[in-house]
Amino acid sequence: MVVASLSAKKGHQAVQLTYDGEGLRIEGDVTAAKRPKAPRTCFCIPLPPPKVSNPLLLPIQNINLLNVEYGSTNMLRISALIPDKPAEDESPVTLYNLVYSIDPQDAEKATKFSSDIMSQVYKDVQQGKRLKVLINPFGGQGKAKHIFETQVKPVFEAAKCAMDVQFTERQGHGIDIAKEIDINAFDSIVTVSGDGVIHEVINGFLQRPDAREAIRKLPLGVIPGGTGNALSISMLGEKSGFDPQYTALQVIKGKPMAFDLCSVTYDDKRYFSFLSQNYGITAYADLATEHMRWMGDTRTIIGLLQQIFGGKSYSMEAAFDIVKSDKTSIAEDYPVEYDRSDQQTAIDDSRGGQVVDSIPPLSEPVPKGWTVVNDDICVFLTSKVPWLARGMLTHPYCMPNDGLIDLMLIKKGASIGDKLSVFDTVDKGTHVKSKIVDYYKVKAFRLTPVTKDPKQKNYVAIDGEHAPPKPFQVEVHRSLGAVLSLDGRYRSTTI
Ligand SMILES: Nc1ncnc2c1ncn2[C@@H]1O[C@H](COP(=O)(O)OP(=O)(O)OP(=O)(O)O)[C@@H](O)[C@H]1O
Repeated sequence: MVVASLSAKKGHQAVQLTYDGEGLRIEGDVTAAKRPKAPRTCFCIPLPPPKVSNPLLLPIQNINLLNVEYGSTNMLRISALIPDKPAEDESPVTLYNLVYSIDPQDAEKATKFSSDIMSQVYKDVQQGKRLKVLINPFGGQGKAKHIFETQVKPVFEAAKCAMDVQFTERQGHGIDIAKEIDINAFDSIVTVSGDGVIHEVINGFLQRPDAREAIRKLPLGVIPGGTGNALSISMLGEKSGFDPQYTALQVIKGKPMAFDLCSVTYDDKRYFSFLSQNYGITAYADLATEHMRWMGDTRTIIGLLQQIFGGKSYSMEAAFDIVKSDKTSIAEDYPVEYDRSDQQTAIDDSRGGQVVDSIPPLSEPVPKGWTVVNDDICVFLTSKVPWLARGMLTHPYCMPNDGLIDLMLIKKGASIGDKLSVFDTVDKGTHVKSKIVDYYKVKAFRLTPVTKDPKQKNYVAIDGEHAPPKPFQVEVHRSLGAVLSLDGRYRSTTI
């Protein structure tokens, strides 16, 4: 383990820097501590500001260090994203740019000190990535541009990343950009948007003649700039996945993680989905309440309650290639620790060419061995990510590249009380334990929405977007995509 120390100064004040191979401790920089928020008042009497710990007294971990460099002006510059509450899981992070003067006699020592640290900090990650940044100016109700400029750009600059920034100008622009991008000119394509632009980028890549190679060569960097941000939350958790600076750290320090994508066919269309396919009362709650967007998230709750109290159900003819159907064994198989090497191997497989489905086309009969379920259901919801939104841990056993789609199914006939309790417990994922919830892992499926009552409108949503309520089929392609990830898995869900 490397142990190095360096004496520096901030003004006249002596500062001691110590590096132990895993973290950098800075002692003596008393002005670096984050200032507490405005003092509080109580009945007009000002209260003393709350005590704030000095994060520099803790070693700044390698993962949090962005850049350490000694320059010609005898200055040592340190940039780091430091957790505000280091002991807390999913703590927000703050960007610190610290500058210390070094005695010119120690120039050689300072150069070695900084290069030793940098070689550890970027031990197996590329330093100074070349980023193609796509910003949806309308993402997150128009906040994405501001988020990028105030929170993300300074972090990428501190880490010496090269940025080529482009605003998406219309619906579908993300598809065209990904179709045309020079995959050798960048190390990652970063989206500052919701899941909509990510969906477009993935589909643009997969329309290219070199689809497989392109999508792996330019891993996605995901910055939450939308309203939902399901992929970001699923990778980092409900708080960190919504923290632009923490997700920027994931882009800088993340390694490519392979993740599965679903090939979806309906009519003469085919595209790739990385989130969900939805039919039944949850699709209704999302799509039929679009006109109530002004209400925010409340609109979907109102939609759901309408459907539950109205006893609504939907008919389907479906068939599944089921791999696992026992909830207990699915829960037992869910790994507490995840083996990253799996994903590295998958990423190294860089065959080019387009993605060909292995299941027969929709026009042909259901393959032998599939389970046919022609029934009335309340909820049919498949997903490749555990969280579909904050507070919606719908598929807690989802894995990024197990080659399987998780299906949650609630059939007709469940009581109103049981259905309400499912939606009451979905925030923690414990709804899957309810007797009315069936949970499967499938490789592929086919679904035909059946309209029994002409007055009832059937809704189908794929990755949150309307799809015609026509027959469609889905096949998962294992490890097809690549996304930059700090720890190489979806966030562990312990339920
Ligand atoms: N300049 C633009 N004008 C109009 N639409 C755009 C523009 N840029 C992107 N879009 C479209 O906006 C849609 C939604 O984008 P995105 O998911 O990024 O944001 P959001 O709606 O805030 O987030 P969420 O999907 O999480 O609700 C995408 O389908 C994309 O095609």
